[in-house]
Amino acid sequence: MIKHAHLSETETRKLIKNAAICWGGNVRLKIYGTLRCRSGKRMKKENRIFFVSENEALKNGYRPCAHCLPDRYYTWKTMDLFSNDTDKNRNLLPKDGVVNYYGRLLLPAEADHYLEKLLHHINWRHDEAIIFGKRIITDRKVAWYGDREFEYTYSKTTKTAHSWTPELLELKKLVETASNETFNSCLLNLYHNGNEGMAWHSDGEKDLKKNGAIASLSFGAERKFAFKHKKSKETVSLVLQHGSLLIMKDETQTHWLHRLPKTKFVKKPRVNLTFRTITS
Ligand SMILES: O=C(O)CCC(=O)C(=O)O
Ligand SMILES: [Fe+2]
Repeated sequence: MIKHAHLSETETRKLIKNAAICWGGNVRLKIYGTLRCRSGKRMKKENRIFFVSENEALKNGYRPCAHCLPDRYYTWKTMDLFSNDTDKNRNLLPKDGVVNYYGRLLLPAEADHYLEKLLHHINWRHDEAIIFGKRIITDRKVAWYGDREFEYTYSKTTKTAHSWTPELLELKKLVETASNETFNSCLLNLYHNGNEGMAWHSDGEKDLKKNGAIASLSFGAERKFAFKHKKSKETVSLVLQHGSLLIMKDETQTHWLHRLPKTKFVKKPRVNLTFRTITS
């Protein structure tokens, strides 16, 4: 990076000729563009900065100019919209509850490490449910861990919690610190591929703390996750990334259903951890 103000006109021309200067930018607006850009040419010399590469501009926090680099500007703009979705203070629900998406809490390598541990060191079992009086065994596997041997009932089946593994305790701490909440148990789900999902439901079981936060940590294949309002039927959906955290709290479970839709496009496994607070 070199400021135009630090160069004479002869030096500038020479550096451009030698390809030591290839791009220009505006230090105040943090925008970069081509050396031929018309709006770039209009800026005051003291605001102009030069870069040898686009990478150098990007690395220093400059964004592409909408005039001379419209394609790159569009990509940057949509990336920006995407990152707004990971604004953890934004409520994804329009009413009657709070859902915050924190985005990736872990680096990809850290998330890979936990995915491996979870796949191999968890006491996975096929889930059982009683639906319309019939006993159903799911393809999806589940496991339940907690502070002590809680008994927990859902879909008319009762499970007893195992005690935390070292990895689960590390993840529980991470989630508690990020969300400023506390949890005493965790329900884990293993979806082997996109043929497995979870139908519309809410996590309003009576053993759960009323309106307590539920923290959902995802590993492995990215999957769509959706909410549907019980009365108005409005829906909200998002993609849960590898190593990402989603928090559902307040009245969410009373007014909204959620699900993990099946998809034929996903061939890889996904592990989801929902940290909860059991009161019984
Ligand atoms: O897999 C998920 O993301 C959600 C799991 C879920 O909703 C649940 O365990 O109650
Ligand atoms: Fe759920």
